[in-house]
Amino acid sequence: MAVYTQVSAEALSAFLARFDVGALVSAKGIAEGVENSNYLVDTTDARFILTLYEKRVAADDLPYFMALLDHLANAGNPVPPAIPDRDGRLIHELEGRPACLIQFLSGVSVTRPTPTQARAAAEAMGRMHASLSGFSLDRPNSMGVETWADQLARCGRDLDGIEAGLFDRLSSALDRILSRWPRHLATSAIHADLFPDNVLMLDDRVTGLIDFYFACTDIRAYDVAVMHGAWAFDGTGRVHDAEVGDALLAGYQSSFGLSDDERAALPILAEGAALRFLLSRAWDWLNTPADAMVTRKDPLAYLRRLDFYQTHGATIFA
Ligand SMILES: Nc1ncnc2c1ncn2[C@@H]1O[C@H](COP(=O)(O)OP(=O)(O)O)[C@@H](O)[C@H]1O
Ligand SMILES: N[C@@H](CCOP(=O)(O)O)C(=O)O
Repeated sequence: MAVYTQVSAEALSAFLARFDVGALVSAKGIAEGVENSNYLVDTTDARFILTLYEKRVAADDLPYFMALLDHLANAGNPVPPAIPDRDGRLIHELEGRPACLIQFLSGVSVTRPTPTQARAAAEAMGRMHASLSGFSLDRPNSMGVETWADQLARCGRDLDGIEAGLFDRLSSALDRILSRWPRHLATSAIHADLFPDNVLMLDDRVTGLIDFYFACTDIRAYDVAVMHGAWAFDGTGRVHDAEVGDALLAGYQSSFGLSDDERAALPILAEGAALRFLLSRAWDWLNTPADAMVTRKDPLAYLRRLDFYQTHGATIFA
């Protein structure tokens, strides 16, 4: 579940009164998601998403995220911008939390993407990257390559409680990745977490790209690598779906494209992306009680991807 902060009907009505959005009809907590509290809000005028930002999203980063969404929406991408209040303000406070009222987008996220859906989603990422060439704000990647050594150290030998020998395996993987990291590649604003649950679709059409709260400036092709790891495997990371992976690369190629250098770097970028999600999941695994309201995501599903990319990366991205 992802409703950490309860919002009273009185507080929500008073909040909505700052906007030209009609009066409150209903509000329901949304179970999906892990980072923030989200509500589906219906008013007499329309439907909205109300997001209250919890501890993982720094309030200081919100202007960057909102500017990015605004830029992308203005360029015609299916992303949900924040709704301004009557004074033009996008970022508010509600129940003691930073909060935004966000445009509702229709569609559902797919759990087992088909090649056609993967292609459409990657095309949408390519169009998003094309739109971002003129976006000038910067946000360092708070989960980027420069942070992985610290993330590994803070998990430490507790990792061996998840799987015997895991700390040493990840230390070697990190050394390998750091020594090959393609720092020369083009950077841009990227989504950095475009998993299937962050893409809304109706049949084979992309209706929404959401959850930009890891967006940052980083190697642009790293976004493709993150997407590959998230889309082209089953949930356990045991089964690689080459058709989905190929469709994804073809989709991105058709709307934006990879240079020869970017394509050649995909194996190591994919290893890095696998390590990034492995580390964050491992930290959560070690620090979230098993009976917490939030479902812990399996870190080993990303160890399997890391192993796969080390062995087969050069072949599948050739
Ligand atoms: N703009 C939106 N339009 C429609 N549904 C949305 C929108 N934003 C979020 N949602 C719904 O809320 C869920 C959680 O949102 P998300 O941003 O992924 O949360 P979290 O940041 O907590 O992971 C999504 O899976 C989706 O169902
Ligand atoms: N995609 C990450 C976790 C981030 O969760 P999100 O709901 O904000 O996308 C993972 O699967 O480890």
